Amino acid sequence: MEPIIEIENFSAYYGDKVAVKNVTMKIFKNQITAIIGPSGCGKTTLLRSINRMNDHIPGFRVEGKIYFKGQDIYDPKLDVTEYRKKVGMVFQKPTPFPMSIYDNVAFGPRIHGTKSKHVLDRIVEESLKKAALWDEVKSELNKPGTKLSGGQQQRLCIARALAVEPEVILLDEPTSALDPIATQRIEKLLEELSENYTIVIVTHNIGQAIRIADYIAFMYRGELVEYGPTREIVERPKSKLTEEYLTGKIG
Ligand SMILES: Nc1ncnc2c1ncn2[C@@H]1O[C@H](COP(=O)(O)OP(=O)(O)OP(=O)(O)O)[C@@H](O)[C@H]1O
Repeated sequence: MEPIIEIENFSAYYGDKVAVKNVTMKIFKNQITAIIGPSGCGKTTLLRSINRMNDHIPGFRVEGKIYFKGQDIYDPKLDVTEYRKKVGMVFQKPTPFPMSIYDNVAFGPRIHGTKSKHVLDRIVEESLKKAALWDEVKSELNKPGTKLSGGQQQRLCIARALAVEPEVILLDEPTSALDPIATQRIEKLLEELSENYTIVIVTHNIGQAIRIADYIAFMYRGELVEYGPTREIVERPKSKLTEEYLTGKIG
């Protein structure tokens, strides 16, 4: 299995407070990796660190390394905007921009210099198709993105992330604000997307991790307690803590 992201002895701090402690793990290409664990255990901090998303928080600092395809992503010379084209992010709350469906999806490609209407039309259509939203919105691309249902908005955010042709998509609790049917659609979509993309998802929902993830990383109090193929983690957890978390004894 080919790693696309390698996290090595990585720690993250907010001031004096350590949020992620000495995590080492490889994220494999075209797999779905779920990061699970109780509230406050550092899942979001780890995920956002993979996208340099916490850089602007005063007092935030990191130790150790994260490599994307061998490149140190905390190298001061890294072009963060270019990097985020390759490693996109979808957030917990659907966050369409206050503009049309079309413009939401065309936003990234335009920023990166695509001007041709013809090319943008194609990118918008393809991205919405990949995000399983095209059929629902193709006749109303000028409608504001914010007028869609919650689940549609989240698929729009996924389409927006896909429009810049990323290799990795990071998702932070993408279904926690959605109803069960919308959740199911997103889960199915993520499984389809993992054929062509690497997916890393933070989720509170153990069932969701078991349903869709190829690999599960269980974090507890900032540490990576256990990491491996989903079946192994579920059927033969090595750590008592993992077992207790999966069976609802700690949460
Ligand atoms: N901006 C911040 N400033 C200071 N401390 C923070 C900040 N964000 C998170 N923390 C702290 O870092 C620790 C890890 O938080 P993080 O959000 O990464 O955990 P989590 O596992 O994603 O939690 P949840 O599941 O509740 O979202 C927590 O103790 C939290 O209070």
